[in-house]
Amino acid sequence: MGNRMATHYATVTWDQLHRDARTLARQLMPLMPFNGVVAITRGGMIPAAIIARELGCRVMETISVVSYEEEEQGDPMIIKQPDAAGDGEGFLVVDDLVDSGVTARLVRERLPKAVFACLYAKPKGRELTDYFVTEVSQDTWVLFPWDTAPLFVPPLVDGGRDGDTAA
Ligand SMILES: O=P(O)(O)OC[C@H]1O[C@H](OP(=O)(O)OP(=O)(O)O)[C@H](O)[C@@H]1O
Ligand SMILES: Nc1nc2[nH]cnc2c(=O)[nH]1
Ligand SMILES: [Mg+2]
Repeated sequence: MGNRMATHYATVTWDQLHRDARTLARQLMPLMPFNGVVAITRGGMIPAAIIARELGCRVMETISVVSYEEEEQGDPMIIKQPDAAGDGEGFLVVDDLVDSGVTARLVRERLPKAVFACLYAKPKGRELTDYFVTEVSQDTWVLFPWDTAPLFVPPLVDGGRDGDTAA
């Protein structure tokens, strides 16, 4: 998203993530078989593992792209190449979400023949993914289960606020 424009937070639980990954796997079934799954680290790794399990796919590769520090976006850089995936032919690339599309664009340049799928898509990046499950607004920051922990929240009457609203 670039520059701290998130005005909402959407918290995704482990259960929801698992359901969404299975929904995505179901969408991908007609494209079977895949030679392998490429996870975009780190956020794509857990969705990719769930999808690979559903599709019976045991070959997994990774591509590591670095572009965000906290919620700030810089220039994207591939710091680990997906050597086993060649030009992507027969491979499925999985990420947790597309936001600006910067990561997806770079990965697609590197793996032009791969199918690209992610769980969530924001409008700016939506065109860069072949498959996704749920669209979220551009001003929403998705909080994944590995980024969060259950915490006490004061009741609204005592000045508490729901967890989906930015301070
Ligand atoms: O469409 P974009 O604007 O490029 O944003 C989407 C990317 O940002 C996040 O990864 P991040 O770079 O934060 O690294 P991580 O997966 O290691 O957490 C997310 O997992 C996507 O890969
Ligand atoms: N966790 C998380 N990482 C991101 N990277 C780019 N957009 C997002 C987002 O909404 N949530
Ligand atoms: Mg990522």
